[in-house]
Amino acid sequence: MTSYQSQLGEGEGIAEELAESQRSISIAEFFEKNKHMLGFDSGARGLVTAVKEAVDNALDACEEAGIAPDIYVEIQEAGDYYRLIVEDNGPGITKEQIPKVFGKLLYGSRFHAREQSRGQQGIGISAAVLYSQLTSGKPAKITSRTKGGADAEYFELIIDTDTNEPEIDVEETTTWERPHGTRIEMEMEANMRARNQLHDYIKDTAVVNPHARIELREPSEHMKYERVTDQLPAETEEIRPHPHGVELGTLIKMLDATDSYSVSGFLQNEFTRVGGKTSDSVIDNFRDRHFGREMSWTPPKSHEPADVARALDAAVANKGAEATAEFADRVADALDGYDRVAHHEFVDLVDDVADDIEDKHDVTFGSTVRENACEAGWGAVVGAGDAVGVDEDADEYEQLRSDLYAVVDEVTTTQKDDATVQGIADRLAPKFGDSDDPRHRLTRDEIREFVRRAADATEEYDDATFGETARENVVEALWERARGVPDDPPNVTEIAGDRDASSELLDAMRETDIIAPPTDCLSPIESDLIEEGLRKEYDADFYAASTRDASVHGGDPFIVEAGLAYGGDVEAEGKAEVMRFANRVPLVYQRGACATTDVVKQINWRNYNLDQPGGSGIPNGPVVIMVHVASTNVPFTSESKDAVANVPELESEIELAMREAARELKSFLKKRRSMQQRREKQDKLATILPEMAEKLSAVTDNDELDIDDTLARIMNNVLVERQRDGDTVRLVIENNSDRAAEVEITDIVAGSEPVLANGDASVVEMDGEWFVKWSTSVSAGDEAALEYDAGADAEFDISVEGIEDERVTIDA
Ligand SMILES: Nc1ncnc2c1ncn2[C@@H]1O[C@H](COP(=O)(O)OP(=O)(O)OP(=O)(O)O)[C@@H](O)[C@H]1O
Repeated sequence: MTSYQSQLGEGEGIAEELAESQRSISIAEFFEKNKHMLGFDSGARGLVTAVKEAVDNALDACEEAGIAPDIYVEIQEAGDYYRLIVEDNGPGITKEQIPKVFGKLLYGSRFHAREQSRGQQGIGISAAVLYSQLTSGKPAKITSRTKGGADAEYFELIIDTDTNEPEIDVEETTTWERPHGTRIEMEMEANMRARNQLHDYIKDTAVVNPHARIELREPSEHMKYERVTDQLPAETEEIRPHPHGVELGTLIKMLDATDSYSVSGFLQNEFTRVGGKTSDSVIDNFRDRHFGREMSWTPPKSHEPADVARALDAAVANKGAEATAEFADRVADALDGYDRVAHHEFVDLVDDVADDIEDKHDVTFGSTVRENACEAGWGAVVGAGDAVGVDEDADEYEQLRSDLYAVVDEVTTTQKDDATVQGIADRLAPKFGDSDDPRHRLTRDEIREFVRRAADATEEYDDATFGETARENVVEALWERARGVPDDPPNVTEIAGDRDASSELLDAMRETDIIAPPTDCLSPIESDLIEEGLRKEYDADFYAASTRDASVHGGDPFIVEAGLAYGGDVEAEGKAEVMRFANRVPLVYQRGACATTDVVKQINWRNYNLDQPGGSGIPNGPVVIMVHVASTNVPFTSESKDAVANVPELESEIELAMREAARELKSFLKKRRSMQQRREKQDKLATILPEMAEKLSAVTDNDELDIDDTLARIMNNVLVERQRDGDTVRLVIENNSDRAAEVEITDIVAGSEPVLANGDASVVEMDGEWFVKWSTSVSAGDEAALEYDAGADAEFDISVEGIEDERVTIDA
């Protein structure tokens, strides 16, 4: 403000002077100044971001073309700059597209596609080109060969930031040894200070993309990740938008663009998950908003002051006494069968009876006659004071009053005294009765306004209270009582031209229950591959993974997956490592701004037996926590796609996925703890028992106790014991525990061939040794035995599987 004041003259003409300095800004100019928004805020980070953009594109392109990705990344020192080269074996890019893909921001194939892909905005690679030209002044060099193409195309280009259009320096045909694929070479001001992040990005990309071969050669290191599987991620399907996910502007654009004439056709053709039934529900909801509903009333009974037959009779002239009387009586009789009637139902009834009377009496009930009859009859139904058929001395809208009294009474608590209920009903009745629309067609908001005014007046004049809940209950009860109208909705063009109607349609879509979008547009990693990926990277004691069912945020489906690795070689000092992924892309920066990190911090990890000082924050210890969010539209906090935004639906799924994996960790740790305690106890017993046994035998003069036997009993262990009687070998399993034990024994016998005497086992000879294999189940408290003969020279080496080491005592 101050600066303008000092520059500009006083008074008039300031706007004109300002106007001279106002001009539009091209998107390229904008990002030139705001590089940080795209992840190019420093040389170190810029290099990582450029690698990430190029590799993500390469993976996307290969997968789309069904090609197992083969990606080569090289970083070279080039004088004052660094040269980045990324090559892929993807489908290549056509000659016409190359300049736009690399030389124009916001140009891409994925922005409009509702399909899971790494790229979303069409900014990534052109932003890298922009960054490189800005810092080194050199053009990007692109080589691309399409599948089946005889030659490759070669371009050198920069982005004209004024126009956001490519400026081509060199364009020629060239040879390239790759049969298809794309190569980009850029020079930029950079440094290798973010080497760790770069390595993490490459390593983590390999973990979640086991179908890709990725090689990185940088000035001081060379890393190569081989393909683990030829299986490409399941192909994803593009989906139409979900009705719960569009904004008003998008809806209006879609209404303008559609070929459908009717709303029903529009809904079914343009949206996913909308069939005939769902579109009917949406249209019903739309009608409620657009036309309102018609209030229904209890028709007057014979003892009440209104006489519908008399009103109808008086309204019909010149149709003959007999036909008129029958018409009036039949409508009144039919009305008796109605609990409640709305205006359009009454009109239908009058029409039906009039048609019958026309046939029977050979008279014509034209539209004017019918309209008059409807008007008079409806006046009597609602007890209007001036209506024919309503007793002159009856209170006006007596009929509505008693009806409304019943409604208000039913939905208010007994704390409201009769006078208050009556007060509300008395004040509501004339609002309906005198409303501009004699059909009593009202929107929910109009009903709410009636109730508000009636309740305010009752509070003011009757010294009563009628709070928000009571008011809302009455509104709801009245809305429920009102009937949806049968009018046809406006067609698509009419709605498109009417902002209010479009907004009503949007509200109707959002209010209708519609099943979640299909998930074949998503490609989660799946829990077994997550576990495998973690296993490949971390030599841990325990792994767990979970993949949640799909959910929706803003109309886009998403799936959250979580994985945990614990113990073993995982770094035990300090905080757990949190690995974040979105659409199979590792998120390297902005850990603290990510919803994933927030959720990890909020979980009480102590509940899962992990160390968490203060009960919140990232847990301590040898843990790796991995989270993957897959969506057709991952909500990132910025264009640099480093952090997932705090969307509540997402956060809740992230939490559930992590808790699922953490529950498994908890039972592992619990078991491990109890095994440790067991081991400690056994160690103590193993020291004490022999001493006790020795003393006992000295005192009693008896043979020494069988320690193993005693130990197994005290510890409730499964005891595996070898007994020998001459050539007979007896293996005995004694189950001292309180549950059945599935035991697999392998007894390797050397020196003498074992011959089975009884029991269900097998003997296999290998290199002069015999493997006696015995699998059996022993119930709690039971025993099982296997007998075989072996010579006196036989030597044995037994191993027991199926039970944890801490639960078994071997005396063999
Ligand atoms: N290596 C490649 N092979 C084939 N096509 C590519 C390659 N790189 C980019 N493209 C095409 O160029 C488009 C633009 O890529 P760009 O990185 O600018 O944006 P994006 O990947 O769509 O989205 P984002 O801005 O989120 O990265 C892509 O959508 C894709 O169609």
